[in-house]
Formats: sequence, C-alpha cells, structure tokens
Amino acid sequence: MPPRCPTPQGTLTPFLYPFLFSQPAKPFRPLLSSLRHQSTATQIEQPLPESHLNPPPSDYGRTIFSDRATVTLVAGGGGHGCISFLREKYISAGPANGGDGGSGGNVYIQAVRGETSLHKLARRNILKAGRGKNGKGKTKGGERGDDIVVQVPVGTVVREISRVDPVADEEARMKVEGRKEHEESKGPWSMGTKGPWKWDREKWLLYPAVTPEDIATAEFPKLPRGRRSPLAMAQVKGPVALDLSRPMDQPLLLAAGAVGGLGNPHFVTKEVPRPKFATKGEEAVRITLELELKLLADVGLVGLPNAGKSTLLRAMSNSRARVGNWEFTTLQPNIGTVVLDDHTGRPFAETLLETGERRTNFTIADIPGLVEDAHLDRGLGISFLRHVERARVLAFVVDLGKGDAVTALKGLWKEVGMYERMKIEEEKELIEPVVNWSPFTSVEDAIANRQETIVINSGPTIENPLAPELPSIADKPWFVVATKADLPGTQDNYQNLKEYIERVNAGEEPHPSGQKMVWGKKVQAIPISAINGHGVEKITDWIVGLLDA
Ligand SMILES: Nc1nc2c(ncn2[C@@H]2O[C@H](COP(=O)(O)OP(=O)(O)OP(=O)(O)O)[C@@H](O)[C@H]2O)c(=O)[nH]1
Ligand SMILES: [Mg+2]
Repeated sequence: MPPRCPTPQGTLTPFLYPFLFSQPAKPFRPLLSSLRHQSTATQIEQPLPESHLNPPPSDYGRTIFSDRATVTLVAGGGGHGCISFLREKYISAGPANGGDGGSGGNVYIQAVRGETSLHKLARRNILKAGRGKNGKGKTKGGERGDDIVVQVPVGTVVREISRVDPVADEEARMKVEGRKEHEESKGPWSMGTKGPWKWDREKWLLYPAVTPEDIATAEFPKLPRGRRSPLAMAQVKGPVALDLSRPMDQPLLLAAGAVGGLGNPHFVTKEVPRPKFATKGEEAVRITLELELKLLADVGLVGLPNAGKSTLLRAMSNSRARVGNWEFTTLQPNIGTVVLDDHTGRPFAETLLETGERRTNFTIADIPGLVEDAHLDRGLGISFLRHVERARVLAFVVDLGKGDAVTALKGLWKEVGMYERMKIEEEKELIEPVVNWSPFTSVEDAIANRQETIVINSGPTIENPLAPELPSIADKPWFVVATKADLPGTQDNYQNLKEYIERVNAGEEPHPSGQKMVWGKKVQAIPISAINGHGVEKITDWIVGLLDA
C-alpha cells in the first residue's frame, strides 16, 4: 500500500508559511480530524506559555535506563545425599535408608514486552538459583532448589563471556587420570585399576561418628562420575549467543541445576552392608553473560542536538521526555507509544503484528543528538545509534531554523553510514574466517573429482550483513521531518530541502547515504512546528503508511 500522506506540493501548508498565501491564514485544522491520537495539538501563539510541548522541568519524566549489563548466573547446586539407617523397636541396626539430595534450581531467560531497560540487571552482578535441599532419613529425597527466570526486554542480545562447568572439568580430569591409569596398568609393576579408593573430602560425606582410623582403613567404592541433570540436554549449548528479538511465550533454559548427592543406600554391597558414607551434591554451572539491549522501536528519530526530537516525541505520544533549549538535553533514549484510534475503537493501520493482531500503536525511539564524527565516539550518539539501527522506519529530524537543512541531512546520513561500516568491520574482527575444506577421501575420488573445495567464509559485508533479516540502514524506509517551521525566514531553507529531496527521488542526485542499494520508494520532507503541534498528525499518518507498506 502506498504511503497515505498527501502529495509533496500539499505540504507547504498555509499555517506554517502564511505570507506565501494571498488569503489570510486559516486556523490550523488537523489533517486527519477523524483520528484521535494521544498527541495534544495545542494552538498556542508565541510567546508560548508552558504546556505539554513546552514543558517546565517539573514535567520531565525520569528515565532510568541502561542498555548494557554483565551478569553472572549461577544454577543451583545439588543437595547432599543422606547417611541414615532404619531404627525401629527391636531393630537397632537396620538397613541404610538415607535419601538423595534434591537437584538445584535452573536458570532461564525470557524476553518480555513489559521490560524496557537492563538497569535492574546491571545493578545485580550475580543471580543465583536455589540450592537443592539435602536428602533426609526414611529415604526422603531433598526438595528441588528454586528456579530463576531472568526477564529481559525484547531486543536484548546475549553473549557468553565465561563459563565454569564443574562437571565438565571433572570429566576432563577423569579422562586424563583414566588414561594414566590405563598406561600404568600396562607396565610390569601394574597394581591394576581396582580399589581401594581413598576418601575425597570434596566428594564424600561421612557419618558423624566416623573416626580418622575408620577413614584410613575404610574401602570406599569408586567415586561415581560427575553426573548431569537430564535437563542439561535441553539447555542452550555453550557458548551462549542469543538475539532475543521477539517476545517469548516460554522461558529458555540457560543452565540446568546440578544433581543432588546419592544417599547411602546406593553404596550397599555384600562386603559393606551398612555404608557410612553418602556423596555430596554436584557443583553448579556458573555462566557470565554480557547483555546488550538494542531497542526495537518501529520508528527511530535521528537528528542533530537541539533539533527538536524530544518535542516531536512529546507531540506525538504521551512521553514526558526532557526538552530544553540547549544541546544534549536527552542523555538516554526515550521510547514513546503513539496510539492509533479512529474513534470507533478500531486501529486504522493495515499491518498485522507477529501475533496476528492488527496494529493499534507504534513506538518511536528518541535518541541523543548526533554530532559530526559521532561514529568516532564524539558526543553521545554513537552508543545509541544501535537503537536506531533496528528501527523499521527512520525519521531524520532537521531544524529549519539552524543552518542549511540539506547539509544537515547529508551530515546525518554520513554518520549513520559510517556507524554501519564501523560495526561491520568490528563484527568481521570478531568472526575468524572459517575455512571449509573437503579433501579427497581416496585416490579414485581424486581422479574422479580433480577438485578440492575450499570455501573461505570471510564474514559480513555491507551487501551481506551479519543478520540478513535486518536490512542495511540505507535499505530502510525513511523520510525527513523539517521542524521549527514556525520560525521566521525558514521557507527558503524548506524549499531547498524539498527540491533536493525531489532530485533524489528523480535519481538526479545520489542518495544521501552514498550507497547504491537503497530503499526505492519516494521520500518526503514534511514541515512541522512540533512546539505548536502543527503538522504532527501528518507525520503519524505518513509513518503508518510506511509501516503498512
Ligand atoms: N520554535 C520552535 N521551537 C522548537 C520546536 N521544536 C522544539 N523547539 C525548541 O527547540 C529546543 C530543543 O528541543 P528538544 O526537543 O529538546 O530538542 P532535541 O532534539 O531533543 O535536543 P537534544 O535532546 O539535545 O538532542 C527546545 O527549546 C524546544 O522548545 C518547534 O517546532 N518550533
Ligand atoms: Mg532530546
């Protein structure tokens, strides 16, 4: 479906530039009067009193936001097995009846819609699942430890930094020792691989009344090998690398709890009918993860500092983003939701969400302003560009009252393009080239095929991005919001911008990104006065058209 916005010639609206029209300016009438948005289109003449769009500091919402966190997740350790014997009237020394220890709690992760920031996780360095309870007498098993579900916002990327898996370490150690034993057993002085095995403080639990002499003389059975919970088969294979870009119905298992120790009935033999030992619970897996949030807003506002992005966000949504007449007012991204309603309770957007429902709203991300060379980590923009990178539509906000709008637009595209290039280079460094080589299996094969295949996977490029489902930034639908059109003397600036955009649309000028593979539809530059709420409905309508397309 084509965007619904009126044709470009209709955008030089009389309310913005009254002197361009012969008849006196009509009062502003919303273009889509049938639509009720959550925006408040105020009709205030200059000087502007305080309002939702020109707010006093008391009207600023407080944003607590963090888009990075490093957390260590520890699954629950297993409870210890129990050493116990049946005691009843007339049975003073009954058989072993110690229960097994309970298994530890599991650690899950789930991306949910309600969360918007990682600040809660950033504050907590370590999250532990509950330890399993120890086994009890009368063959009572210990209770399971409590699970934990780490809830993260949709759009979180999870990477593993380190992992300590005691069972895997134990297996590796036993493999080495087993090999040594095997080699020794082959020699002429071999003692064989049979016991007695010695007491290992780390592994065995002893009956309280056992004396050191008992330990010295006792024959322990061979230590059971490190055991894993069957659930460990279902956990995410390490190293963890997840891109949680959709809300999840079910949590995902990251680390299964360790299994509990074995109670003393497991060690009953003919020689040792009443074993006075049980095993301790296994140690749990510990994973350190780096979480990075890439907000998944539908629209990303990209603009220079003080261009009027936050005012536009306030005009379109219920956001209480901080607004001020100085640069870098916005220090943290703000997300606003624009509610779509046509007075009958039905959304007017045609798009279906991934859940199959019709779109009733869309979200806008307002990020700190970009300065020249932001991609070289100047200013604040670079760390926040990745939020815009995932937006479906980009709105370039240019201030008509400050310098040439075309130069500003080209500068913004340059920074966005440089950021993308830099990110691709970084990803390339992370991914080591993979060489797939299939050698000949036999002389006949070599004669028959005569060619070995060597494929070198050299990592992502601009044409071949890392995540193919995310289009390159220049491939996204975009448009220009020419704001502060109420300021005197801005009409020439807007006219230049409009002509430039028309030349880009006609293919007479190169795309401002400088790239060849770009979004092919017509671009529009829409003049607005966000502070007065003029033209804001047109922006909403245009965005809906782009989202529907
Ligand atoms: N005249 C006029 N002033 C505006 C308009 N929109 C915003 N302003 C003013 O421009 C200044 C900057 O607005 P902000 O919305 O804070 O700009 P920003 O782009 O979010 O700025 P940073 O967060 O610093 O990047 C404020 O003083 C606003 O009142 C407009 O349409 N017309
Ligand atoms: Mg701002």
